[in-house]
Amino acid sequence: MKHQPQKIECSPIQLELSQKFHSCSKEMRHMYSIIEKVAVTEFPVLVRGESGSGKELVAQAIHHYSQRKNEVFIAINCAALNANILESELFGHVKGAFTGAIREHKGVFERAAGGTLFLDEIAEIPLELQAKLLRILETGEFTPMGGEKSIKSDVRIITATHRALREEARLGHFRQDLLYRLRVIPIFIPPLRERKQDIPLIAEAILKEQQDSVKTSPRLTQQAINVLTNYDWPGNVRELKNTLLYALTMANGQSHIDVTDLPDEISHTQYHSDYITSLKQSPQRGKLKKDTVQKMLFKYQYDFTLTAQALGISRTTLWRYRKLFNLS
Ligand SMILES: Nc1ncnc2c1ncn2[C@@H]1O[C@H](COP(=O)(O)OP(=O)(O)OP(=O)(O)O)[C@@H](O)[C@H]1O
Repeated sequence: MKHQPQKIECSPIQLELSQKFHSCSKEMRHMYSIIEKVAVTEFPVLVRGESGSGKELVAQAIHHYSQRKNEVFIAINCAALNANILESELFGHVKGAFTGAIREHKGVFERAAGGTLFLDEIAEIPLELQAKLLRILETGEFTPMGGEKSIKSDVRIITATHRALREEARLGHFRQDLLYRLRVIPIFIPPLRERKQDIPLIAEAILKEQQDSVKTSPRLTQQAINVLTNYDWPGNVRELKNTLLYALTMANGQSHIDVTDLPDEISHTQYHSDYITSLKQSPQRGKLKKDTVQKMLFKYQYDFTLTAQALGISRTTLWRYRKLFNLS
């Protein structure tokens, strides 16, 4: 089934953003208008959204539409590095700053000069580094580890977190003064489960992206789309992407991706159980196709009890299907 984006009134930049994020939903359109307005300013932006919801894509989009677009964009995940390494990565160090600092190292605040610095998972930054970050925001200067001279910083800072930073500040985990400096322009990305209408378009776009590497471009069946739309996606678009890569592999060059190609935890959703119930209630409507029975047998490694359960039929009926389709 082809999903056409709805026609909406928006600026050329917002239209481009809707193509980048594969969404024209109301929630996302609001976000595009903020991105467009904030891109031309130098104000610090704080992006909030669950893991995998597209925070880095938002930061890249802001950079892309800013006057810094021809300069560097550097992304750092503050949760991935321990305090010492993070400090050196952010602010750099001079030779001999600590044991093992055998040569000078430039931090991202220096390397990103003229461009944009995206600090992901900012809530995870230790309190002592928060003080250094605050200094940059207040004075536009920083000092590398072990150094004496201040360096002028010319970076645009975009930060992101999946946490409620106000709550972190209330609990004393995050400096209140830094919070206000960073969230001059807050941007919220709604989780995928709150914009389920976006799922078919995003899924189609992800499959298209893979076209070259898998040399086929299978379409999702309506049933597979219904299952994807019914699932809540705690890992957001990243989880959807991984699910589709799994499904592409399972579909193994076929022209369609069906429910049976999806991972169990996704396919065993309410929709699937509704589908099974409808099969049970109306057996003639629920005539199974050879392909479906074959895939389920393969999926459950020829465990007939599990396969029959998953298909919502008895073991005897499964046996009849195997005979009918010649599936040994
Ligand atoms: N609207 C979208 N359309 C297509 N792909 C998307 C969309 N949003 C996110 N993605 C893809 O999903 C993956 C996760 O996105 P991204 O890294 O921007 O999320 P994040 O919120 O920064 O995640 P984390 O907080 O875990 O770092 C990336 O591969 C990205 O390209």
